Amino acid sequence: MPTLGVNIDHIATIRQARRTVEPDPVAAAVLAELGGADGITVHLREDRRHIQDRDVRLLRQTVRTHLNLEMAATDEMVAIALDIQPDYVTLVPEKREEVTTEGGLDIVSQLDRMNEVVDKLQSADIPVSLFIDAENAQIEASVKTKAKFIELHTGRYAEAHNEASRQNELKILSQGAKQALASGLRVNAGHGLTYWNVYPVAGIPGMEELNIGHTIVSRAALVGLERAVREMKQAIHGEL
Ligand SMILES: CC(=O)[C@@H](O)[C@H](O)COP(=O)(O)O
Ligand SMILES: NCC(=O)COP(=O)(O)O
Repeated sequence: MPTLGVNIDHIATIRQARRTVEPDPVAAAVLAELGGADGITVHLREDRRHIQDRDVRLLRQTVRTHLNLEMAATDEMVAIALDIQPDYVTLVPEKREEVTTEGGLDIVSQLDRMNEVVDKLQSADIPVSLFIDAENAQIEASVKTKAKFIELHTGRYAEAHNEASRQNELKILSQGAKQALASGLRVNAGHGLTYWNVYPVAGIPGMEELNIGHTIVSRAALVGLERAVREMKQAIHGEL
């Protein structure tokens, strides 16, 4: 079964709603780890709408599992990653006006830039994951970059309106994972996964880590973060 990377961005969203100091994502990471998180994920957006630079710096010192830094492939973010040295970086697409990450990175159309960024980070011993849709061409291009991982965007699966289209999206994810693994990539997945839809994705052969945030923070608001993380581990194992 895949490991669980807990995305704590939306702990910071609550804090930034008032531009205050609570709740602190650093404390949230400790509680997530006590609940069984295998890793902590944060997305340092260019507009700093939730996670702040200070959070990433402190998390680098306090996270006891591993720290996955999601970021756009910009020079500013590359410099921050090289300075902070997260355990791995996930390159994601970003639009200022979006509510959340819409779709995967287009590696095919930006291959030269992706090659450059992956090379810079991996030369500094920071493994790179590329957040992409499960499409043949994107997977083939990801292999060319020599990134160690891809993260399959599960948004379309999560948003499927009926069982037939959900099954179809699951098949696309499974085929993508199979193609990527056969090409030597390691495979993670995430976005929009919930307690109710995670189990089939967790069952995709070779799936290594699931990055899950919004649903865990939502449940945590009601039952506490440690319990919410513990229950997500149970959901991944089909025990909830
Ligand atoms: C790339 C990704 O899927 C995560 O960063 C997730 O979207 C949570 O952050 P946002 O809500 O800011 O998109
Ligand atoms: N990369 C996906 C992620 O980190 C969490 O996304 P979500 O569960 O908040 O939709």
